[in-house]
Amino acid sequence: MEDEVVLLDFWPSSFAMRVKIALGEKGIKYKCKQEDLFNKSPLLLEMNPIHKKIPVLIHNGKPISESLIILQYIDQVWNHKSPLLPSDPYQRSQALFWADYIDKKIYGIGRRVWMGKEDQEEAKEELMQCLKTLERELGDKLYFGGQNIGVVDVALVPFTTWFYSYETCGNFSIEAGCPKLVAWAKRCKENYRSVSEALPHPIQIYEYVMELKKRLGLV
Ligand SMILES: N[C@@H](CCC(=O)N[C@@H](CSO)C(=O)NCC(=O)O)C(=O)O
Repeated sequence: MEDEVVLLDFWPSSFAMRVKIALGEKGIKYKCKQEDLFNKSPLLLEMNPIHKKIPVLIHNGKPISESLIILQYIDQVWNHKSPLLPSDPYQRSQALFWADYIDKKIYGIGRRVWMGKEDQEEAKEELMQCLKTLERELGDKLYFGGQNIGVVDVALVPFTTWFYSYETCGNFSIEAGCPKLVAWAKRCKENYRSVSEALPHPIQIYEYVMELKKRLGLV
């Protein structure tokens, strides 16, 4: 019996984009169901009753939540190609450290940048510090995973579709401070169809952000 794979999605979500990249790398066919986060479906509430968040991967009726956990699940279940995590335990621990660092930092700080409240300047500073730390970790490697993309690349590259929104809302340039990181993002998109197909255009994200700011009464 063929696997039934469903992704509960919200197209601007960097967390959901991670799962799309992983499924693309593994060549897995799946159905995408868009969620309205202001009016969550009974399926989402049933499949992720604890966090009630997307993404949720539903594999043959069984739900997996939390994007980094979903990535590890995908890597283990479809282990025939394109490994995302190193098999060496220490290398794996280091990759998961950086994926966790990205989770702890980028989304929350980036939100403070595009919302443009009184802490925006501080948030811009923090964002640049985090991106510079990641740029140092990348060093002279092609990808965080070395010669090919790995879990850290998959965890971070979706957020680069939000860079234009951060820069425009915050009136600053990420490329000026992190040229190597911007070049890495371009490399990921140019060399991996799984990445270019999973990431919306930055202008689409910006239009969504402006709609959301209106809805939140921020403009
Ligand atoms: N740690 C989780 C975060 C998912 C998340 O925040 N999902 C958001 C959409 S993306 O901004 C979400 O579902 N929000 C709905 C809500 O907060 O009610 C993961 O990695 O999967």
